[in-house]
Amino acid sequence: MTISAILTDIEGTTSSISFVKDVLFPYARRALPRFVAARGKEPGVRKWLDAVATENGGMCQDEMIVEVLQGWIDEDRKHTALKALQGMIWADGYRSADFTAHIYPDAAKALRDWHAAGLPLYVYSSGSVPAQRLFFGHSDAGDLTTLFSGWYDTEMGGKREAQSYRNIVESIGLPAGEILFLSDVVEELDAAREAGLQTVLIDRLEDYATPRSGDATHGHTRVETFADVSVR
Ligand SMILES: CSCCC(=O)C(=O)COP(=O)(O)O
Ligand SMILES: [Mg+2]
Repeated sequence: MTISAILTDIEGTTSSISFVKDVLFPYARRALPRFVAARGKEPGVRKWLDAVATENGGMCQDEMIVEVLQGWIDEDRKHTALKALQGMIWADGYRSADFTAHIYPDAAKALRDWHAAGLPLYVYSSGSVPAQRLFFGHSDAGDLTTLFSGWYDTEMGGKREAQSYRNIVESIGLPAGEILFLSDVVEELDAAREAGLQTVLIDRLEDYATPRSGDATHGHTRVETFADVSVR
C-alpha cells in the first residue's frame, strides 16, 4: 500500500526510553519547585498550575501543586498540564547544554532519507509540541526540526484513542490509509489502525528486554530499527 506520509512517536521509537526516564524526568522533578516559585505568576504557566489545582479539589498552595506534579512524574502520567510544564523546564536544560536529546542513529538517518525523498514527516508524542521541537532541535544528531512538516501532542487526544488519529489525519489532509504510524506501544498502534492508518511496531531491544512476538505484536508489522521500515 502507498505511503504518502509518516507519523512517528518519540519515546521508545526515535529515542530511548531511558533518556526520557533517567535524564529528562529527573531534571524536571528537581527543577519544578524553583520553576514554579520563579514563573508561577506568568499566565502561560499559571493556567496549567490552576488546571492541576482544579483537578485536585481546588488546592491553593503552589507547594501542594508541585507535590502532585512530582507524583505524576514518578507515575509517568501523560497529563497535558504536566507535559506543558515539563517542556518549559526542559527549555532551560537544552539552552544551558545540560543535555542533548537522544536519538537512535538509525532513526536520524531514516528521517533524513525519507525527508530527502520527499515524504512528509510528522510527530505525535505525549510530550508537548514545544517540548518536541526542543527535543529534535537539540538532538544528538543536531537540529532535525526542519525535517518535520507538523507536530501533534495530547491536545489532539490521548495516544490510545482512535479519535486522536482521526483528528491528526484530518489535520494532515491525506487519506488515513496512506499514513504510516511508528510506535513502540501496541495500544497506540491499535488505536491508529482502528482509525485506518498503516502501522509498524518499533521494538527496540535496548528498551524492551524481551522482543515482542506472536500475540504480543497484535498483528502489527514488527521491526527493531528504522532501517527495516519499508516505505515502498
Ligand atoms: C518530547 S518530550 C519527552 C518525552 C515525553 O515527555 C513523553 O511523555 C514521551 O512520550 P511518547 O508519547 O513520545 O512515547
Ligand atoms: Mg513511545
